[in-house]
Amino acid sequence: MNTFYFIVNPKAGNGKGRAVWKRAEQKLNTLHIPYRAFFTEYPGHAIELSRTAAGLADGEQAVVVAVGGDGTAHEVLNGLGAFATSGFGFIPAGSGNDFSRGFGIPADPMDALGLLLGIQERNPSSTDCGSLNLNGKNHLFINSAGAGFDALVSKKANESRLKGLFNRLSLGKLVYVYILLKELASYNRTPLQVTIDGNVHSFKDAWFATVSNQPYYGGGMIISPCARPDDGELDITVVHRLSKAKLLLVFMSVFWGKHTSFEEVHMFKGKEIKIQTTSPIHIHADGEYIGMANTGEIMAVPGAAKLAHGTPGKET
Ligand SMILES: Nc1ncnc2c1ncn2[C@@H]1O[C@H](COP(=O)(O)OP(=O)(O)OP(=O)(O)O)[C@@H](O)[C@H]1O
Repeated sequence: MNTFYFIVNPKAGNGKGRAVWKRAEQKLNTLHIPYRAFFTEYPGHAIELSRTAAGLADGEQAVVVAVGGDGTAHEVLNGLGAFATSGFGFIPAGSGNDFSRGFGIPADPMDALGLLLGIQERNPSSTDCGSLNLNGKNHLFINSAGAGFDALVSKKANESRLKGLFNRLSLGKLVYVYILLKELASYNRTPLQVTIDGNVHSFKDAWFATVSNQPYYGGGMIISPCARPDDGELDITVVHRLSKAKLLLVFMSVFWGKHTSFEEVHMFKGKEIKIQTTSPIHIHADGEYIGMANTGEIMAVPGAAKLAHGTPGKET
């Protein structure tokens, strides 16, 4: 039987993390399932806690479960590291929850826990991740990484006090829309070069470049409709040249994945991606702000994580 280690972000989803954990704890106790729980106390803490959990599990089949949003999943993934022996589980309790959406994990937290417990005797399935190297530091991502306007929107949304207010009104996803509209007026497009498996693509005035492992980002937008987390490749979306008014039109169409038919939207697939700009631009990984840089190097890492929910890849 697997041993479960839960890494709970009580602040995720404006307190939903704590509430979800209370229900999960009750269910685990009722079913007499052995587990240990750790609570994050600050940003980045889930990286340390998941390493601690994986260390404690030495020799046993462990499942380290992130309870929170995409940021918590991102931190646990990075704590476990590429090719970790521990399984990686997720109970959604955030505002965006693109990870559960893209990986077939139930949106209802108790259903996600039920699925995790129900398949505990099975081997976890493997899934691809991306690895972003920025200024010499590697960041694994499971959903997407991006450079430019979308990274700025992630940063501002995470910093915004309005995120809490929108969450309280169960409108958490709309914070990205609000920030996008607000930042659009002052954002300047930049020249951007993307090199994909040795092929160079230059854009004179790019809004952003996003590299996706699965279709969803920003709380349900289908940015990369053809991305598959088990195909060994990453999908690249570059949006350039659009006027601000047309960007809004394209933005609305992303919710249906229809933006790909606009000539200013370019889609590529590849394994090794280099994004270069003349002046530093904002970078995110899984919606977590990483910093500013002129160059970001990204690689597909096939089978990097072992998904304890058993979806979507091959058995390990
Ligand atoms: N105890 C804590 N206090 C404050 N921030 C925390 C704490 N623990 C973790 N964090 C930070 O909270 C941030 C948000 O977490 P997370 O992304 O999981 O939730 P969310 O933003 O509500 O969901 P989503 O990313 O799905 O929209 C992360 O950047 C994480 O580092």
